Amino acid sequence: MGEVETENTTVYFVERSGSVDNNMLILWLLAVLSVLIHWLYKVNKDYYILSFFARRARTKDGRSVESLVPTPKSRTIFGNCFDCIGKDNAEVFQFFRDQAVRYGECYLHYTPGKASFNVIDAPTVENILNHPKLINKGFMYDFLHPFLKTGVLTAKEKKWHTRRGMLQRTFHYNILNQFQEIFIAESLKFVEQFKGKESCIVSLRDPIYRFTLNSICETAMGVKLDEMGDSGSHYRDNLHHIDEGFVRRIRNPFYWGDFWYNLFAARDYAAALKQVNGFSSDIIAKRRILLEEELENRRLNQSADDDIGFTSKKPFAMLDTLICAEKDGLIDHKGICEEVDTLIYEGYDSPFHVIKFGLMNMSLYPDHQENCYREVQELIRDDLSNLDTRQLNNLKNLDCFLKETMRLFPSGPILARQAVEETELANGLILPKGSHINIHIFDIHRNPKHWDSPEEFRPDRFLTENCQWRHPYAYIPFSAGSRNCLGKKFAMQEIKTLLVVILKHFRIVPITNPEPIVFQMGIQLRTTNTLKVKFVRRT
Ligand code: HEM
Repeated sequence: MGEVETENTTVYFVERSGSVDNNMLILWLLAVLSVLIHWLYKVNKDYYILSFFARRARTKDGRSVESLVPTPKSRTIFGNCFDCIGKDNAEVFQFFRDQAVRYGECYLHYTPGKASFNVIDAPTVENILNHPKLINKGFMYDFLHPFLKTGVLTAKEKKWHTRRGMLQRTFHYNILNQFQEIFIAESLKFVEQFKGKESCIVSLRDPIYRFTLNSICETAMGVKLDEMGDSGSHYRDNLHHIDEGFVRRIRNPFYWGDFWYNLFAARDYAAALKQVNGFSSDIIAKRRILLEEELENRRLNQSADDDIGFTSKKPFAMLDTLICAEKDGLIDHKGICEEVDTLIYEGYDSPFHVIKFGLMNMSLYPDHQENCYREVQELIRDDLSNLDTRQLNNLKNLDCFLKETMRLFPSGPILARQAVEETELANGLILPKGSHINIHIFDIHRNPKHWDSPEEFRPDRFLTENCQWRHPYAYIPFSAGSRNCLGKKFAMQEIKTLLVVILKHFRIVPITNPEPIVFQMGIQLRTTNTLKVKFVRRT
């Protein structure tokens, strides 16, 4: 910069070279910006950039995705990443319900780094659950790893295949038959709690949870919980805490990655996880000792044509199959822990919801309750001596009643799968690698396309003559395809046995002024309020 003095003023001048530099800089910036915009424009066709580079879905015939699948408007410019931020569990549940009602068959969301395809329509669900490329569970099941590790429920591909094959044997018809004695004993224990009372208000929570946990531990694990002090009730409390942590993670994309979750949230659940995993380890240790004793006894008392196997009279537990497989080198101790955690968790929580909503519906629909009761009185002796699996199968009214209960209140409201590679669906949608798929069972079961007056409780929908024209995937409380529920028969046998015993002792009536049910987002179908009914002793 220079300076020239005139009579009254001083004139400053700027060297031309500096001005040239600044202009060049602006030109450079403009060029970089236009290249960037061009690049973003090109990349944006493949990626939803603001949704943290989620790869976009496309269609087989090249038409726009929106013309095939609705893509709902999001709350922020970041795709649907923050649609659920600030909502509580009940609001998140309602959010997905509203989307299902609005978009009918399916819709596409963009969540951090991935497309998320949501399905409410039976034919598309059939396609997904039988798709060879969609065997793996959705990424949210990874949030269960600190609890279940990679047992059969959360395992991927090869490991899942091996474990599924191993466990399938433990659910054999012969083994289930042997459990009937235990289910009856636990059901009688359930009604014994109300001994001496003509009527009483029953919370549809703790007594049922006690029943399901005792039943799974004694049948599948071969261990009586009554002999393990308070650890069962601690398990129940801690499991609920872990469930809250799971939902906290789902709701907040900030916690989807392990790094931030481990840094800020994981410690809140560490103690609960330690107790829950310790509980299953104690069960395994106890069973190892019991099994050795039992095998020794059988060897000593064995007659010539007896077999020390599953055909012996005394029931073997499912856990025994795993311990025997360990001896053959097919699974190690860590693997047994994974499967025991998985089976206890599934066997404890899923049947709980069916019993809870089943008893609620018994109270709300006295005519249907009466139909079930009449049938039970007709087919099952009062001393329960013929309450076996064959006779349970003859209880058609109870069967329809429970199916309708599971239609309206499926234990698992949403299932999820993940595309391990680019996957084309039958409707022409191409999902990129890593896409997430949510199967909204709760809404499929209430989809008016498949169900007449879907909100009405009508067990006769499940009479054989009324099922013929229904799409088989319109009703999937146990999921379907290769990863369907392993414990379906076990659960129905257990639930029916308990309901038969309760019906024989009590009439179930509603409490006065019940609160409306508010559902919550969770691994299972939770309600914010604890439901209650009244038991009135039958004379
Ligand atoms: C009425 C009660 C039950 C219902 C409604 C139910 C429902 C389901 C559903 C929907 C799935 C699929 C989960 C998914 O794809 O994410 C599933 C899987 C599974 N269930 Fe159940 N379940 C019940 C009881 C049980 C019981 C009592 C056991 C064990 C004793 C059990 C063991 C399993 C296992 C091991 C899987 C994983 C299967 C796999 O991924 O290959 N379930 N269950």
